[in-house]
Amino acid sequence: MQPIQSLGYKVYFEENLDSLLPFIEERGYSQVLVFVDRNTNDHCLPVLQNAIPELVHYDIIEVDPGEENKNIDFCIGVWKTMLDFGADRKALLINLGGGVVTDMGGFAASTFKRGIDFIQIPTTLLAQVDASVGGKTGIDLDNVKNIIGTFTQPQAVFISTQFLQTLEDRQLVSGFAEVIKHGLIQDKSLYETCKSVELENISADLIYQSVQIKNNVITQDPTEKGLRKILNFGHTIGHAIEGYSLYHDSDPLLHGEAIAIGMICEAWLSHKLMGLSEQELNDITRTFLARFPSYRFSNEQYDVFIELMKNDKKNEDNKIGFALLQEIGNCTFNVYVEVEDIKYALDYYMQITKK
Ligand SMILES: NC(=O)c1ccc[n+]([C@@H]2O[C@H](COP(=O)([O-])OP(=O)(O)OC[C@H]3O[C@@H](n4cnc5c(N)ncnc54)[C@H](O)[C@@H]3O)[C@@H](O)[C@H]2O)c1
Ligand SMILES: O=C(O)C(=O)C[C@@H](O)[C@H](O)[C@H](O)COP(=O)(O)O
Ligand SMILES: [Zn+2]
Repeated sequence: MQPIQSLGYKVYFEENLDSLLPFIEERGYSQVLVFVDRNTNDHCLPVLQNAIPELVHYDIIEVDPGEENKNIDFCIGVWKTMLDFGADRKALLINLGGGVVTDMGGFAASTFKRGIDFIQIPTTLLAQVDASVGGKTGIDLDNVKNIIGTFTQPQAVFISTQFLQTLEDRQLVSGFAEVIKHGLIQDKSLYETCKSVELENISADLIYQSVQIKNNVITQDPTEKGLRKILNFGHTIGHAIEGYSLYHDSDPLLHGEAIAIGMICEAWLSHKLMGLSEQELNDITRTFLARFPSYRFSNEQYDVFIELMKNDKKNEDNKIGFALLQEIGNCTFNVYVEVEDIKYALDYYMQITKK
């Protein structure tokens, strides 16, 4: 598989990470630091070591896993550890993990000594198809998602499906939400393919196609002035529900699970406001409900959700911003929606998931 050319760096698709060692050696880094969470330390570092036994001189920075740790406290821990290891500006940070590690590691690297190089080695489906590419780095503040961050591109991304072998099924399904999203916003045939994919056998081809779609968007609009907002389909409502769940549920929703709910609600808004047909709305709803568990909430939570949506980065002039579908495969952005309609969209989700 040919590497995908992104914004000044390549996304390599290599089962054995063949280009990684030459890539590091050519650049003459003063030091290599590998950022992991506990699970990727246990499951993914051995895969990396096995693929590149020659890579022996590196230090490990480890954090606890989970979205609840994607915050400034853990980030301070990462910065302090980099200092303890004596990292200078020529150090390289390798982020080996899911989206939490690639987002927070990218942020830590982009701010440490005003920026050191970093490489993304995504180990979840979600991070392979989405989070590792495009240079959005960041952390959450309380329950507001990704509100502190930078646009900083990595030096390279290395994708190997080997890592997915140890990933839990629930995480695979969560990551698949972003693949379906890529189909919904730009590629109807990918969306149709998604309906029958067996996730335990997900192919590198499908991951490749998904990255191509994302890359095609971000290379046209690296810092989300316009078009890139379509990658946020499902996220205005999805992020609010994710942030809420993180603070209220003992087993919080995963990012992809929340975004799937957001996409159902925002498909309803697309039907009401943008001409998405009823038939396509029903199709989208069925597709998500076939794979994702229903989430229970009531209209008592609506105002909290709306308050969280008021922090969305797509908002302008105190209006809540959305990317919405005109049809499957065609998404538009800068749509500002009244609170009343957002509540109707949440009603729709409650109705269709009512037992
Ligand atoms: N920057 C972006 O463009 C972008 C895009 C999409 C999502 N995100 C962010 O990504 C995050 C979600 O990422 P995620 O779903 O990868 O979550 P995650 O990083 O929390 O990983 C999910 C879980 O899987 C474990 N894990 C990772 N790789 C494993 C492996 N190979 N085997 C076994 N366990 C493994 C992790 O330790 C964690 O417990 C969210 O914070 C979201 O906001 C960012
Ligand atoms: O890369 C993008 O742009 C995206 O919007 C991809 C999203 O899937 C991802 O969840 C991203 O982190 C959301 O960004 P945010 O700016 O809404 O925090
Ligand atoms: Zn997302």
